[in-house]
Amino acid sequence: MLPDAGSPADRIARIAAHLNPQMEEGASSALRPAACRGKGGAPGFKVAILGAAGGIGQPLSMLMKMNPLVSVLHLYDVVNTPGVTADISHMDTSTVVRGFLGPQQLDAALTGMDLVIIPAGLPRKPGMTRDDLFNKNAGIVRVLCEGVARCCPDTIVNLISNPVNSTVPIAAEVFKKAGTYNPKRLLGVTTLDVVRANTFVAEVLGVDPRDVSVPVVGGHAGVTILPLLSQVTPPCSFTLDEIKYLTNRIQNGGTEVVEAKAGAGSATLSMAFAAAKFGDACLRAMKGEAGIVECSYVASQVTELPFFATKVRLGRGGAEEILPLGPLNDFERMGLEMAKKELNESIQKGIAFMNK
Ligand SMILES: NC(=O)C1=CN([C@@H]2O[C@H](COP(=O)(O)OP(=O)(O)OC[C@H]3O[C@@H](n4cnc5c(N)ncnc54)[C@H](O)[C@@H]3O)[C@@H](O)[C@H]2O)C=CC1
Ligand SMILES: O=C([O-])CC(=O)C(=O)O
Repeated sequence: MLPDAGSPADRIARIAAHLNPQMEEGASSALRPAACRGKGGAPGFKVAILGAAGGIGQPLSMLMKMNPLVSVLHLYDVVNTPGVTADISHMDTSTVVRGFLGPQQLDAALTGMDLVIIPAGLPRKPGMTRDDLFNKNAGIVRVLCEGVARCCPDTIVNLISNPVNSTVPIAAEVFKKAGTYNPKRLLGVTTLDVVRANTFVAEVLGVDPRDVSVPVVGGHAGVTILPLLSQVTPPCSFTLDEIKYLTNRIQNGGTEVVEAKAGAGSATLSMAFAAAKFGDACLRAMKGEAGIVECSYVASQVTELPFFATKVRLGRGGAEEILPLGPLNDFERMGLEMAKKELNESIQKGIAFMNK
């Protein structure tokens, strides 16, 4: 229902401000888009993207605007969301898009959200490790997750910001402190490792990457990225040279892009693709679709470490079941030991950040 108090111009301004806070000031046309008769938006999920104006955030926002399961899309960043929101809102899909700018609008961006996707934070430059991003990104993730705990404690969080191996433990500590922690609802996004593994394996096998599925376990940095090439479907075998080449390429896929971009950032387009794929899997599972299994970095008892990426079965409440590693060959067992050592340090660093 349209509010009926005040002049038509007042009504239009109020509705416009509600639909898109950035429209409140500076919108010049007499009839603002939000004053049109339909409320817009089919039934569906409410999704927020935090860091929506960034290299990942922009194409991810576009892809989520194209997802028919998303009825409302909130785009939050500390810069440039009015422009990104205006641009994406012109796409003729049913999703209603609203923009939110700066910390004063964080709570409004988060209230009522079913899924919050977080690609906020600094990307790497050549010569940096993901861990070199810790000092900047730990604080950003902390503040954003405090907002989640305050405004949408039951939401499912897809965390992309690096170093994922540490930011997921940071987010868990934030939620524990706030008394809202549900480990099933906090998912570190490692889908890009799977996307890359499928692509590189398909290249070696000479098949369509869409027909290949490679489990990638462990974490999301260097040796913690552990592709299980013995468990590829459809079943296939590799020579030792192929295994070494593929493992190295998958573990260093991020660095390959960082170096190719030569200072202009890290993977953004393939990451947006991967995040949209993972977000869609979460939404389908939240809607009740059965049998959805994706790799994700989550609270886990598969190893002695408190967080580990494996296949997880997604459901209405997030990561409903953490699936076991399955049989590993000698090469993978060796890789697992190396992965666990580095991963443990990154997890402890994240936890220590929140408890100092
Ligand atoms: N999990 C994964 O597989 C991957 C993770 N990443 C990580 O994703 C993050 C983002 O990468 P890009 O989009 O390329 O970086 P970018 O610099 O292009 O965009 C980051 C965005 O975050 C925003 N931001 C900064 N502080 C914020 C805050 N407090 N609240 C909200 N937004 C804030 C910036 O304004 C910017 O628009 C990086 O940490 C990167 O390392 C990148 C690729 C793959
Ligand atoms: O390598 C980076 O810094 C970004 C990232 O996580 C990836 O592309 O896998």
